[in-house]
Amino acid sequence: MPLAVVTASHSPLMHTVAPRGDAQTAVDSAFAQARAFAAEFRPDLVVVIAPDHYNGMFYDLMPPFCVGTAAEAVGDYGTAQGPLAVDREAARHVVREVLAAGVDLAMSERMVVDHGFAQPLELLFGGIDAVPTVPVFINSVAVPFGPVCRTRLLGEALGRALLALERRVLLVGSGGLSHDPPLPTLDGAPPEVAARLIAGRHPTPGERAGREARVRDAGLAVVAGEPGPRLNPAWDRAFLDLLAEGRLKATDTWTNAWITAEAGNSAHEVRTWLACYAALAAAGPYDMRSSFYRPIPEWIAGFGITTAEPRRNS
Ligand SMILES: O=C(O)CCC(=O)/C=C/C=C(\O)C(=O)O
Ligand SMILES: [Fe+2]
Repeated sequence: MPLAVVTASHSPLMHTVAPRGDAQTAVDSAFAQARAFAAEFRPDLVVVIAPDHYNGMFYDLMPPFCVGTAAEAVGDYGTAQGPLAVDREAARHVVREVLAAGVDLAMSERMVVDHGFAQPLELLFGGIDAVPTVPVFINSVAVPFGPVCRTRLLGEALGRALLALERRVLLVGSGGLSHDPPLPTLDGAPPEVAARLIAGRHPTPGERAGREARVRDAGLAVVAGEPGPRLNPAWDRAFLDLLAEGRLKATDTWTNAWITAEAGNSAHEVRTWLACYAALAAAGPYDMRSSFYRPIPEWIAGFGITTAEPRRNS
């Protein structure tokens, strides 16, 4: 049974900061195209691969990878709060098979997720609990990271595990591309920020509003004419080309320091895209069906959306 892929950037600023020109219309129409692709594929399982931004995963125990056998969204940046419709049996199958393939990953019976998971579920399917889901977390924010090839290998093992299910599985990758929004780092953090990064679960509504306001203000500053964090459209386009051409192994030589220097601290979120495409490649050659890209400084994001499916016999 087939696999298919949709990958999309997410942004906490998408619904609160208006970008210049026709960027919003262009993004809306690219999402409409991705929605139509997903609807036509008719998945009976959606595997969402996404990062977290210190809402569910903290430095008191930060896994590189984690599969949720049950999951709840915190409801940040205007996304819904509540349980995801996790397909528990499929999630447990994925954990067993990926571990058996030699790729270490954690499992959570109470995974907490944020807009990284919720935004694509809402934009593609209309809600966080609208489709049977297996949520897969890839740490893309909390340094240190393992080598990029581990993510590719995770994707390959995931793809093989999903093929064995003999279901119609849509992989959804969330995050990227080049971007560097305001996110605290543990190194050099003042004690109260460090405490939040280590175990900041259950913030008060005021604390959450403060965090969201800080990110929104960064976007509004760009709207007001300040330069904002650097995007790297050339890097983004090269990454999209690499995916389209199936040259996934080329990322094995990428160092984490190089990704950060070229594309920003949060560019590591492209690991979610790499995992999706590596999973799809486990089913054989594939074709990218659509590829949208815009640098959107007001959203502090090189914003991309792609769809892909196995190559059809001609
Ligand atoms: O202040 C915090 O701890 C959280 C800030 C935050 O959630 C930023 C998120 C940014 C993205 O998800 C992004 O641009 O990819
Ligand atoms: Fe993010």
